[in-house]
Amino acid sequence: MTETANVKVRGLTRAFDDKTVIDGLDLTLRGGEFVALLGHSGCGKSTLLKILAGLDDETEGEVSVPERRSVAFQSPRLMPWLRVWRNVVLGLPGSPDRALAERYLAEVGIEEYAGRWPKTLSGGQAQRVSLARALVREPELLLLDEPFGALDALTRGRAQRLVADLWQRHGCSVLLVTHDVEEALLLADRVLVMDDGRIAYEAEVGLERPRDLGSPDFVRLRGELLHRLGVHDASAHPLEEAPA
Ligand SMILES: Nc1ncnc2c1ncn2[C@@H]1O[C@H](COP(=O)(O)OP(=O)(O)OP(=O)(O)O)[C@@H](O)[C@H]1O
Repeated sequence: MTETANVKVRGLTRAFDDKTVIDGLDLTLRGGEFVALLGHSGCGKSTLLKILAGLDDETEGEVSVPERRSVAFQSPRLMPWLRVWRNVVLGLPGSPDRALAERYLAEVGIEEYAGRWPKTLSGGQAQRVSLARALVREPELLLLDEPFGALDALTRGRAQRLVADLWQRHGCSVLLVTHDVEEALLLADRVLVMDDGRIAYEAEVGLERPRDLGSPDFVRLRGELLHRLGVHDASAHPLEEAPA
């Protein structure tokens, strides 16, 4: 784990046609820091993550990120024609190494699924494969875009605890995009709120782990963040768009 900044973004701007989505954004992540990013739907969170992942470079401004970085999305994006273990080591140099894949599948608790086809997995299992694929690169920076968004509540809780464990074991920095204020406060050292193309607000969490949703400090921080987000009716996923 490094103590120095491992992400440094200054004056980042990204526009699509005439619409400026990111507008002079500054962001710093310390080595080993877990940061959650909240913000209303369409405010540019995924766009920022893609830029940090190196998937979008049509930008202005300064972006400094470590070479070793991985990204996991809400949808696991597994290749259906490759067995689970081959998905884990896909894209790594050299010939596919099953023992290596199995080591990381064991880390996420599904070593026994190495030889299965992706279509035989549940959503939660597929998401674990996606995490194993991100971790096999031993990233210094792990970018997570709503990785638990499609999971049921129970699986989601397990996946959150798994990510907390993996983060503590690997010591990488994490940037987690989420719609869920409680998830952000359960996991992160610092919670950022994005608005108008920038980081509009940040809160240091400073609570001991594992965190207690009912503790007065947790409830206070949750209230502050919801207030910042302009959410007064605190439902489980307050930032998601209402169904049409
Ligand atoms: N490739 C693209 N071409 C044109 N517009 C885009 C493109 N990618 C993103 N946008 C626009 O940029 C804005 C921000 O999108 P982005 O997906 O980053 O938001 P978000 O905060 O991640 O939203 P959500 O929480 O709903 O996932 C949206 O208005 C979106 O339509």
